[in-house]
Amino acid sequence: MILEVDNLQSGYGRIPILMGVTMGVAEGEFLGILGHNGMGKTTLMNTLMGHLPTTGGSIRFDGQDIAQLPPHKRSRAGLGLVPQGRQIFPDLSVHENLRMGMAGGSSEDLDFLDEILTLFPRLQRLLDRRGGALSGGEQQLLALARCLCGRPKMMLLDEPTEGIQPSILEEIVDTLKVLRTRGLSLVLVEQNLDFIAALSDRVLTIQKGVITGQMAPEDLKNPELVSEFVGMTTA
Ligand SMILES: Nc1ncnc2c1ncn2[C@@H]1O[C@H](COP(=O)(O)OP(=O)(O)OP(=O)(O)O)[C@@H](O)[C@H]1O
Repeated sequence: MILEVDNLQSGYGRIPILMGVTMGVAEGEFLGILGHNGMGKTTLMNTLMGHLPTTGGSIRFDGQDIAQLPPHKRSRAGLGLVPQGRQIFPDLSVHENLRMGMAGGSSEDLDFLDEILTLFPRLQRLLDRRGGALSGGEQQLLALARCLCGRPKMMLLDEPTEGIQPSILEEIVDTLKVLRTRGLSLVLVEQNLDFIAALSDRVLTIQKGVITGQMAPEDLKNPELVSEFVGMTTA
């Protein structure tokens, strides 16, 4: 297991949101977590990355206890977050946004950036464009590429489909599938059933800050099963 989360708790001030999340991710696995709005998906991602403090339980990543480490140390350990809403720098160019994701500006780093860009032909054509002038889908591709600049072993991907056209969604699915063949591990939180089914090896469901079940991706076609675990019938 590259990630082992045991009885994880966190929240905002005194408001508890994660009520004891337990889950594991194998090296190279793509794990999907399906849940409705407000069920704790973003809270889980931000707690795993260290943007929210862990108030109980443990997080082991790549053999190390990271639950009390600050975000930059988790990032150095190989964890990368692509946040909900993308958080692109709107006034910086695509190229500058990508440089912000790199540890430094050495020639080795720039070669690595070129290597990453081979996976994102659409971004190659937009390198000089302002981040804020990109479409939602293009911004999502940029956020993925920027995360990869930090050389993560595992990517945490928070609701990438939000506000994105279907044509770019397919491109994102294809890009992530290539990354899987290169050994990346992924935790994807989503409410889009098709997207999560297309990418996940295994799907957990989350309701009110607890994991309520586990489903195979093909089970997501069964509305009754989805409704039972997630409390919703449509994406
Ligand atoms: N900064 C905050 N302060 C207080 N409560 C918050 C804060 N952010 C989120 N919450 C609450 O925490 C709960 C979980 O929110 P979270 O954003 O993790 O859900 P989510 O599953 O990611 O849903 P969404 O898709 O709407 O982001 C919700 O009840 C939400 O209102």
